[in-house]
Amino acid sequence: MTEKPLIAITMGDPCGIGPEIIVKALGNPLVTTGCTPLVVGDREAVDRAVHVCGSRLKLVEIIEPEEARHVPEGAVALMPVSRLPEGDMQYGRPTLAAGDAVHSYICTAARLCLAGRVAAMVTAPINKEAMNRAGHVYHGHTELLAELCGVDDYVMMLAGDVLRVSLVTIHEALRAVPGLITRDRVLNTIRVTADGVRRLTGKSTPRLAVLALNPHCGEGGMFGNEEELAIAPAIEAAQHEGIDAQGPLSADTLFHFAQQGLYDGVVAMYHDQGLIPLKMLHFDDGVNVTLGLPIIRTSVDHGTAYGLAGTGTASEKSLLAAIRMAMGMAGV
Ligand SMILES: NC(=O)c1ccc[n+]([C@@H]2O[C@H](COP(=O)([O-])OP(=O)(O)OC[C@H]3O[C@@H](n4cnc5c(N)ncnc54)[C@H](O)[C@@H]3O)[C@@H](O)[C@H]2O)c1
Ligand SMILES: N[C@H](C(=O)O)[C@H](O)COP(=O)(O)O
Repeated sequence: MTEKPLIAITMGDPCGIGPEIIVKALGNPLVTTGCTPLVVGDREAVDRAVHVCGSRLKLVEIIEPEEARHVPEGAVALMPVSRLPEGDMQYGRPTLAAGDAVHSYICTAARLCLAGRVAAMVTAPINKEAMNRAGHVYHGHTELLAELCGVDDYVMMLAGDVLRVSLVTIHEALRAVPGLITRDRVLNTIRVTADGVRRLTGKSTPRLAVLALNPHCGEGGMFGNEEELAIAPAIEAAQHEGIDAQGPLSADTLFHFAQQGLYDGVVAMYHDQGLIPLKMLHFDDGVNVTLGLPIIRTSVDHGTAYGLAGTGTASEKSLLAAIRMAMGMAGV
């Protein structure tokens, strides 16, 4: 019998809902029948979440990831990467030490993936500001993981079973976006998206919609010319490479058609253009997947939800979907 894949789950911000959604998700037998999970985080934070959620989850501390395969039936392995005092784990109040710890969970899991010691990593939400204040200057997991993996051509995609949306620009001030819409950046996003969607759907030539940046595709230059200068030339180049990319298409109407299943993926120009429709449809089951990495990384589609931290009420559904996608990508 083949062994179940080892999947590292990073705990995310100890002051947010990460530990609680992990505890709830790991109580679901679908997870433990499909993989051997391994939580990378802080024992005290997860113990507190077990209590808050009224869970009966048993944790076993391990040092080497392979030990996760040998924890007793019904228990889950935890690799303690930090031991934060209570003062650094207050709900909604991340400290520098918490921001630093979060960075170490991500780096530990990524290195285990790169060394082939775990099959995939799934990440719980972090507070990007807290990680940055602690001196780890990254816009989010995505950029940190790209650097750890030595990759330049990476793409953030959020995916549900109806819509899959990837982003040409990710966490950028809206005023900076137009300057970042270049032919090369759009072409690269289309290429990486086509590969990623191929892998996720099994379709050899997935159909991609590429959005315009400006209202009504710029209206012949009246409302902007990024379509003419960058987006259309990138689509043309992608088509020459055999990629089925259509566009530029007006973002205001495209999602109406995309949600009917006309496209396997949508390439959006900026964060909220793509993620508002995605989260409207898929907040519960959406997964954030980083395409273009040599490792498998999936994540929840939501943040630290400080208002819910400590209540045990946050939904674990997106985390379950992220674990399921990681298992699928790892071949389960
Ligand atoms: N993957 C990640 O690490 C990730 C993703 C998104 C946001 N963030 C970070 O999270 C922080 C807060 O961001 P935000 O307020 O924009 O988004 P958020 O997702 O934390 O919260 C938005 C709304 O959704 C609700 N919500 C979020 N997760 C939920 C869940 N599992 N169950 C039920 N309701 C849930 C919250 O209560 C809130 O009303 C920021 O620092 C942001 O950078 C991290
Ligand atoms: N843009 C993502 C979302 O809205 O869910 C997110 O903030 C996560 O980013 P990283 O995966 O890079 O941390």
